[in-house]
Amino acid sequence: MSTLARSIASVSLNASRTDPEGFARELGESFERYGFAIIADHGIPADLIARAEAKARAFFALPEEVKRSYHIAGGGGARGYTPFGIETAKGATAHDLKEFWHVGRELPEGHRFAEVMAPNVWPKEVDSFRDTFLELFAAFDTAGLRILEAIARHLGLRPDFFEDTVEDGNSVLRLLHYPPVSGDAPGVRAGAHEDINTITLLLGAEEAGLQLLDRDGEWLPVSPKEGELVVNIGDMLQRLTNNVLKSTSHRVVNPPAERRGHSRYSMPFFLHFRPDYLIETLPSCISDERPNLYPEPITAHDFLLQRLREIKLV
Ligand SMILES: O=C(O)CCC(=O)C(=O)O
Ligand SMILES: [Fe+2]
Repeated sequence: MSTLARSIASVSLNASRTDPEGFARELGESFERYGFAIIADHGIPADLIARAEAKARAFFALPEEVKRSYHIAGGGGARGYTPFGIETAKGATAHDLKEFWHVGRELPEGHRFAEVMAPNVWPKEVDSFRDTFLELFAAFDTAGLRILEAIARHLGLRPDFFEDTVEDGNSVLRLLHYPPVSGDAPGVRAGAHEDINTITLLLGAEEAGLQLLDRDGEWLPVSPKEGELVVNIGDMLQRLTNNVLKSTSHRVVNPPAERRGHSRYSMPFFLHFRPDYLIETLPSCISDERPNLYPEPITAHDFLLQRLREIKLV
């Protein structure tokens, strides 16, 4: 089959209201086949996305020394700004060609997770940055819960199974900027990796470059249409489901010559379990043919720390 014929069909999140079982089946099939799905009407308003993109562009256009003043040394990139040249895919030698900003969940003072979920920082140079990204964070949270509900149905669990597992979870909204790429740049925009978290919701991947590693070993382009949401399974959900849902390797390759002069901006929302959630293989995902690959349960927070060390963020 040609690469083009094998592109991922997009599914409609509105259908999850009228036909929850049918939607769960379609979404589940896409996740089992690719580890990825593309969602058309995800409920995140187009004008909010446009505002957020404009704020991200404005921030990355600031002078280098201003951006660097929001880099929290030793903070593992969890909040604020991470400069170009730091994050390196697991096992890769060349660093990624990107800079990014992280927004975390706002917690009330004295919250039981405050020790492991750092407070946000906000750039004072960009107007309404905080309001815009807290609004987008909330919209991602809502869409994420609806997607998790469908995943629960697909797995034969109670539709609300994931609600408690992600409540006050350590989710992170990442604003990414991949600057223009020179012809002789070593490395790629983002080296092959798997996401650490539960599921990832990605906006702004219309500028070409995102690819997933298909099960036949071929790299397949992930090409959402304008405004569509890309969703993929992360390692934590892969572990919980004993690899029934696969966390698929993906990367962002450098653009063809005619697009090299352009930046690429994208906004992944890494939806996480709450830090004290114990990831323990679902009994329904264990059978004689599929023995438990992860007999040791681990909390979401310990799992995150293990993985951040591997990508040189802590
Ligand atoms: O920029 C993209 O399209 C994907 C980014 C990504 O995979 C990541 O940051 O984990
Ligand atoms: Fe990723």
